[in-house]
Amino acid sequence: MEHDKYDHDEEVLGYQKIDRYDDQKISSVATHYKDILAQLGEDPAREGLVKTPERVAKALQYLTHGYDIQPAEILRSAMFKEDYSQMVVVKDIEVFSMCEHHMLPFFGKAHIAYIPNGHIVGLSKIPRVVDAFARRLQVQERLTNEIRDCIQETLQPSGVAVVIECKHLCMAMRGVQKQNSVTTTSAFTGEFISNDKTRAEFLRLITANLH
Ligand SMILES: Nc1nc2c(ncn2[C@@H]2O[C@H](COP(=O)(O)OP(=O)(O)OP(=O)(O)O)[C@@H](O)[C@H]2O)c(=O)[nH]1
Ligand SMILES: [Zn+2]
Repeated sequence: MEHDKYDHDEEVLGYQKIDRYDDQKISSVATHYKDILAQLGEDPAREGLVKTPERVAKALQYLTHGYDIQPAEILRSAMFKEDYSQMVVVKDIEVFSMCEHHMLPFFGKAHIAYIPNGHIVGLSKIPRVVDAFARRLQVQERLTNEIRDCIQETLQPSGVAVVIECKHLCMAMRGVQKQNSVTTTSAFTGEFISNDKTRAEFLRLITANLH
């Protein structure tokens, strides 16, 4: 039903027609990048750089296209009534985002669980929700909470658990220059807060090597 309307754009942009690729915005952002190249001491007219400002503009538009997606709509498009009330875990979901402080990438994995309360959701929609929030300027803590809140408010399960582990390039290739540090954030609702055993089972499942 709702799916059909969006299929055309889904592959690149997910669930909503967007206007971020409009030529005027691309050329405006590109003009700024041409200036930046010159400020950096480069020659924006040299062969390898001629198309770079436009490439960067397009790349940035892609890397922030999450602003144009309504994550709750993604979940709503594939919610099914089902009498299943055990924990559902989707783990090792790749995350690529950009820190809002330096606009440098942070990347790693998200592990997400929910306990259905009358409805299940199409499995692919969970990584899609992760992408919708990750493809924005973020801090890892907010990314974690936004994913939790979206699933809780939309699907209204008995509990949601989100754990994200990422490396931040702003900490690796500049600044404090720690190459191997990983940041872990977590956010829980419902049974994952009130029931220690449920939370422990989730943590065991995401660390277990089951496959
Ligand atoms: N809490 C949090 N901090 C982040 C995240 N991404 C980057 N940061 C931090 O944001 C902080 C910004 O601090 P500032 O002191 O204003 O920036 P800075 O001078 O570039 O700091 P350094 O990275 O320490 O050189 C840094 O400590 C970063 O490590 C994130 O997702 N969550
Ligand atoms: Zn940063």
